[in-house]
Amino acid sequence: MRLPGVLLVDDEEEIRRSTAQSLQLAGFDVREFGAAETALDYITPGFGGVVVSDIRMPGMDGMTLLARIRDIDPDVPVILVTGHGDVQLAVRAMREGAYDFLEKPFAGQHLSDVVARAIDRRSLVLENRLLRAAAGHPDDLETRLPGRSPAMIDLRYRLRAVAGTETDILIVGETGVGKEVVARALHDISGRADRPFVAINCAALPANLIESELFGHEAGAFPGALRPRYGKFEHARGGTVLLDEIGSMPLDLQARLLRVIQERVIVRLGSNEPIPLDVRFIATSKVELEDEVAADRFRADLLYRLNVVTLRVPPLAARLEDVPILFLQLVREAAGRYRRPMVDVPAHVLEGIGRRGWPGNVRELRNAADRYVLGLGAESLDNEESSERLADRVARFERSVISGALQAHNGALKPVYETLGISRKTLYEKMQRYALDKRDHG
Ligand SMILES: Nc1ncnc2c1ncn2[C@@H]1O[C@H](COP(=O)(O)OP(=O)(O)OP(=O)(O)O)[C@@H](O)[C@H]1O
Repeated sequence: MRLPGVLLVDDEEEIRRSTAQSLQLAGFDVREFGAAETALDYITPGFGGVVVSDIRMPGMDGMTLLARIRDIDPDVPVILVTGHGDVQLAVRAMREGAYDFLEKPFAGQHLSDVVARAIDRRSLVLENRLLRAAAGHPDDLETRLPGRSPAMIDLRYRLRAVAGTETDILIVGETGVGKEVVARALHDISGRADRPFVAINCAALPANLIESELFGHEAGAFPGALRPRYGKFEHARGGTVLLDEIGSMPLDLQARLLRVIQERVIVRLGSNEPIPLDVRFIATSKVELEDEVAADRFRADLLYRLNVVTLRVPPLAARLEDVPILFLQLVREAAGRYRRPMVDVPAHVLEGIGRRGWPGNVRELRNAADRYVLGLGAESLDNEESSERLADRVARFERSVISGALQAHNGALKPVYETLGISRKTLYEKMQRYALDKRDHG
């Protein structure tokens, strides 16, 4: 097996030959140079190998070579070889950024070990660079929200259109579709990008602390309030507040929030003084808030303030064509996170993945990507049979039944939910989940 390149620089031909041989025996692809100047021609910013060079040479010496290489790409590993007992020089070399140094005479095995480590390190650096490049510019929506399905193209278009405006926004979608990711992307491409993004999980707010958490308090507002404290709203000034799971917010708090949204002022606990609040609100919900209003769990007036612009993030089941590209991106991210090399995902695995239903949406897909990168359960993705799990088959069957019924009734909903024995709401949910549109069946 040929491993990636080692550029070996030494003016003494005999030593160079024998060093090259021992590296070649260890499987490395070695290129020899009698002078540092010529080796330098091979160094480019993305150079994939490592350099082993003697320090003391006529013409350009090893230390100068090191400095020149670092000018081109500071992360190329350079291993310098010093004479016996040349400790001072070795120390200087390390201080100036050499990857390692070897003292003559050295064992071939020792050199191979150092070179192997240096090459691993170089691959990691280059992979991370690729990952960073792939993560793209923060305003590169297509990298952050990948997908070529019409639904995703439309979502990105709408995001760009509303980002520059000041309207509050409601983001609706099933659990795990990436509502928070969309909210952050929206903040990052908005004029508020360099101001804070403060996420508040409305489902997890501790009832007794809610008010001071959100609105802050003055000193002495309640026992234990020794100093005045900013609430989350004030922390977000100039930026964006994400109200995650707004449907779970208690009704009394909804009333206070409505006032904040309408009047753009907050009043800290223990104070009467309104403080102007410049934030944009983005709320998310996995339930249809209209249904919550109908069930008296959500204030209609708050809904009308929030849903001026509603963005819907489609479930994965409605955009299965996006699954392979998303999976590849998640695998890349996972490889970066776990500091693993990027693994290849064979086409048949991608196809299998694209046939599943993914009821847990991107969150479930992300877990699958993590497991894939870690080598856990990759075989379950590999296996044709299990890639058509029962849940997925049921989902496909369900979709075809509903689609057939819509067809039979020319897109009229009432006869469909009545004959199928489900509620209107359930039918709506399933149509959204399976991307069925009654207009396509009329
Ligand atoms: N486009 C994407 N690219 C990469 N990761 C994503 C993407 N969309 C979602 N994710 C990941 O999927 C997981 C779920 O995303 P997120 O928390 O935004 O979903 P959500 O819709 O807000 O879910 P919930 O309603 O359950 O809170 C997160 O780990 C997130 O990082």
